[in-house]
Amino acid sequence: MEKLVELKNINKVYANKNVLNNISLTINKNQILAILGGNGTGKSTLLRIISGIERPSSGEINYPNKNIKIGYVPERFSKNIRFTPSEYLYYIGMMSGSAKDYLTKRIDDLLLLFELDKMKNHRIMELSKGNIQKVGLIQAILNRPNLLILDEPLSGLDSEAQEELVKILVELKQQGTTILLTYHESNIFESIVEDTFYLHDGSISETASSEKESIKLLIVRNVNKSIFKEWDGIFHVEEKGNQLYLYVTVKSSDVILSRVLQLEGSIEAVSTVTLDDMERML
Ligand SMILES: Nc1ncnc2c1ncn2[C@@H]1O[C@H](COP(=O)(O)OP(=O)(O)OP(=O)(O)O)[C@@H](O)[C@H]1O
Repeated sequence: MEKLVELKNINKVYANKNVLNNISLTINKNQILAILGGNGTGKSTLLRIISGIERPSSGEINYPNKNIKIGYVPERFSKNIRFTPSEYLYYIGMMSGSAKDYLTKRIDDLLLLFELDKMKNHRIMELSKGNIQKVGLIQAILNRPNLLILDEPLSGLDSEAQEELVKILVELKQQGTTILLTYHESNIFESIVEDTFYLHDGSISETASSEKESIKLLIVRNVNKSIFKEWDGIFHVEEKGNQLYLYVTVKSSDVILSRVLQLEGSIEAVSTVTLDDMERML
């Protein structure tokens, strides 16, 4: 498999807060990948680092193809742009060196595809949130990127536009684009995402696609919360009264349970939950 991006031991610290902690990750060509995690876990930060608009505090990021084109759609696209979508997209395209005729046609095609053709002479600042978000998407795919990065792209889109977006992403993938995105709740992306990375407490773990929905919730007692910091396979630990709620991967749950017993802890309950359940409970 051809490597597109390789992250090695990436750390990001904001004002003494360690947001990303030793992240190593390889993104291969022609995949649709998701990065999931609760609020404030550093998903946007990681996406900005991969897209090259933010630098890590330490660590290495390599792009084996030096001519890689990366399109990035931020969570909230700037809403105060005084240009019309056509003007704005034209400037963006010119800056990346596209030829004039090609660009004019490509912009018209994309405005039509996203049903923004009727809005093309309105200023971006006058458009609805969903339509502004679409302009953000178009600017990212304008020059046919090898890697398209989307930060919560569904926010602000109605269900029709969401379905349209999914179709477009599948098409882009078929044309060879790698797609990396993040989303919050369980949604239509689940049907197209091939691999998922989970961010938790600054670290990343990969759960096989078949397991991505299943997480074990272990409720234990008489063990100290701090011991779990070093253990593998744990997404989250929460203290509720004298109980600890451990959210763990299916694969590691047996090992974790037997270690808890060895430490003379007691097991109160074991159940299977989905990522959604976990996010709701946190
Ligand atoms: N420029 C910045 N300066 C200081 N702190 C920042 C900056 N950007 C992000 N942070 C902090 O880093 C942490 C991770 O933020 P980030 O936006 O990457 O998380 P997220 O997982 O995308 O969150 P959400 O799901 O809420 O969008 C948060 O605590 C945030 O406050």
